Amino acid sequence: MAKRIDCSDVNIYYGNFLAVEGVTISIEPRSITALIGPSGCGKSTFLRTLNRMHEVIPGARVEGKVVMDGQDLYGSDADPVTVRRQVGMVFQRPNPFPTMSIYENVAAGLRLNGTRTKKAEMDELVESSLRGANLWEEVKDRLDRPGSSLSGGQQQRLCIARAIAIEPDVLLMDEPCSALDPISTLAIEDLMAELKERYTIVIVTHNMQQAARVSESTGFFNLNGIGQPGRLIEFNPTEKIFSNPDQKATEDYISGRFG
Ligand SMILES: Nc1ncnc2c1ncn2[C@@H]1O[C@H](COP(=O)(O)OP(=O)(O)OP(=O)(O)O)[C@@H](O)[C@H]1O
Repeated sequence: MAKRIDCSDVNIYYGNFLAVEGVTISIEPRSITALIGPSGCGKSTFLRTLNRMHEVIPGARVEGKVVMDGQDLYGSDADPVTVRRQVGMVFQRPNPFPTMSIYENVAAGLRLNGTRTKKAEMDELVESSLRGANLWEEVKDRLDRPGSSLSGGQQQRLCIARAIAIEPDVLLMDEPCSALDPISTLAIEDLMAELKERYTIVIVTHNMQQAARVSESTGFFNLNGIGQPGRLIEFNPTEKIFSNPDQKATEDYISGRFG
């Protein structure tokens, strides 16, 4: 549970295009790390390298090291499917399996994972995951309804329940609130604050107030121009990034002078 991730000199390509260059960063366990920066600077691309999702795109590849508690995620003995089990992901748009019931959506993670579980055990796991995602009270009487019958905010918490059901070590969140209203956003932020006790969380967000509210550390990505690779410009405690950043580019970005 809750492992640290150390990246050194990570370069990320789409075919010949170097999208992200030279990222070295240490992500601490049991904390929330926020990644911010202007559109196209490679935040989502970098996030997807942390669970080997980047390479599912034809021609995409990664150079450098990504090490999780000593385990090289790109080592010759690392299995991408196992890595994705250890490093769960929640996306921008809630993406429950629409025709599957609420119950089956949570169980799906476990079933896809090939875990054989008795009905009573599965009931317990589904309940504890839904409780963990602060959704149980709202859905306990309608577990057989389709996932798509829930509100957007509830669907996102359902996706979080599905992700935590398989007990990952790390949870990646790519703009998890950008499709949600302010109340649902606060519900997800409260949930993140609870989840960080048990997981390492990395969140990409365009919402700087959100980064300031939820995270302990913040990484600012930037790029020099179109066609140029994105780089990690500054990585520091969130409080420092938002009050006294080391780099002028960070200050310009957070004060809204560009980006
Ligand atoms: N599937 C892809 N194939 C080729 N290039 C891609 C692909 N996805 C992203 N890119 C390119 O990689 C660069 C980084 O994109 P990425 O989506 O990671 O940035 P981002 O910082 O997350 O942006 P945003 O904040 O707009 O989501 C961009 O130049 C983008 O056009």
